[in-house]
Amino acid sequence: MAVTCTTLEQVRENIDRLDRQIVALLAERGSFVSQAAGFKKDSDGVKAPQRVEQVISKVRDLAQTLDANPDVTEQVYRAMIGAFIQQELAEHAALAQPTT
Ligand SMILES: C=C(O[C@@H]1C=C(C(=O)O)C=C[C@H]1O)C(=O)O
Repeated sequence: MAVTCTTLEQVRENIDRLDRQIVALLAERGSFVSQAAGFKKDSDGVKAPQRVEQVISKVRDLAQTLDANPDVTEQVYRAMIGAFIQQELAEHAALAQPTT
């Protein structure tokens, strides 16, 4: 249950506090996405659309359980995963290059 604020400043302090946690989690999530690139054969494997839909379905269910907005959660996740796919495609392409 979220803290109830009495000023806009308090609201923004709470948002700033959560943003620090979210960015730390993005860094950790991104490091696992980078590791995934090493297990993939080609760019279709990197994109893994079935896995994307599995993640979306899971986070929509989680949103219901945790009292978050499922549509907002899905939109945020689709944008985030899209960006991580771009990161992973670049890393996968770099792995395929000769190292000399
Ligand atoms: C990390 C993976 O690669 C990509 C990124 C995903 C994600 O950020 O959740 C999911 C599927 C893939 O599009 C994976 O295949 O698990």
